[in-house]
Amino acid sequence: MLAETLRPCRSVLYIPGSRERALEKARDLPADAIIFDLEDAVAAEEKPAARALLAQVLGAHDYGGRIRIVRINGLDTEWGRADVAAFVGAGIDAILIPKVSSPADLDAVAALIPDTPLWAMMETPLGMLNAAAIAAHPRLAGMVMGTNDLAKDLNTRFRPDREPLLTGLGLCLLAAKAYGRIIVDGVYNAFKDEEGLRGECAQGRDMGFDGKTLIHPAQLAIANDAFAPSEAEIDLARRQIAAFEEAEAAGQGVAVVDGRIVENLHVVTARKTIARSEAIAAMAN
Ligand SMILES: CC(C)(COP(=O)(O)OP(=O)(O)OC[C@H]1O[C@@H](n2cnc3c(N)ncnc32)[C@H](O)[C@@H]1OP(=O)(O)O)[C@@H](O)C(=O)NCCC(=O)NCCSC(=O)C[C@H](O)C(=O)O
Ligand SMILES: [Mg+2]
Repeated sequence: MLAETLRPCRSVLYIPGSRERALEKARDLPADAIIFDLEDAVAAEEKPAARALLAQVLGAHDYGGRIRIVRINGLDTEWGRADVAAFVGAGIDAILIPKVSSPADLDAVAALIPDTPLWAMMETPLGMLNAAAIAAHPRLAGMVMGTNDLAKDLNTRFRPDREPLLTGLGLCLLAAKAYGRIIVDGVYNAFKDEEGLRGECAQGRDMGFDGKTLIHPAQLAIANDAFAPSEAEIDLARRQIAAFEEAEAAGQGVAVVDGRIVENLHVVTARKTIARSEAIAAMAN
């Protein structure tokens, strides 16, 4: 199955549901998607007020077409059920469930909120092992890597190359791609370190992630740039398509561009590159 969404998801910004000023500011920020967080970014004593604030803000503002995702607290907490109830029929784009370890975690939320697509935080060792079954869930639309929680549970050390996390990232990527789900990479905690973020975005893009979750507005431009097709990629895609069509017209199944073969499968990728760039350009208008 390859039903890949074309809605750009390069930059996915977390905003604590308790921060009124940040909620207001985000209406004008160049984020493709926003995760309105009720879970880890909100202190226990602030959770009911944050939930009420968020329900009111999302009822009043559509965020200009940005994908609106609410991260609830787990149903095993005292807040989870009320979080879901507050957004039934609210017209948000998705509910994001933390610490999903099996499809049963999705079933439990799906039963409480009909119609709204579900996204899963992939951040537990069991979630990594069950990634394929989670991705196959019929209500699942997207996966978000929770690399902080995963690193905690695995007792890894931070490394710029993220080697200790690569098995988990790869398992989730395989699962998401197999079932045509969106998948976005984890956050880069050092939000003032632009070079570090750029490196991690490049790694995530190379691996096949659709975008990156972010914690600060200063990170948006870097992610938007990293996960968009570059001018060189667009130019190559156009030339590959043209060369292949010319070869086909001459009765051949293979063309050569810049010394590399171009077959039908490369043209599929080239067309996706063009479609992505057009979808991004359309958002800017
Ligand atoms: C990290 C922060 C606490 C920094 O906040 P602050 O000190 O206020 O930053 P600035 O003064 O630089 O802010 C400048 C202006 O930008 C606005 N702002 C800040 N952050 C955001 C944001 N995330 N979204 C929108 N707007 C934001 C400020 O309001 C300032 O605006 P202005 O008043 O006009 O000047 C803070 O950035 C923050 O709280 N970030 C989000 C943290 C968060 O959500 N964490 C949870 C998600 S990460 C996670 O859980 C991943 C996963 O589960 C895992 O396991 O890995
Ligand atoms: Mg987490």
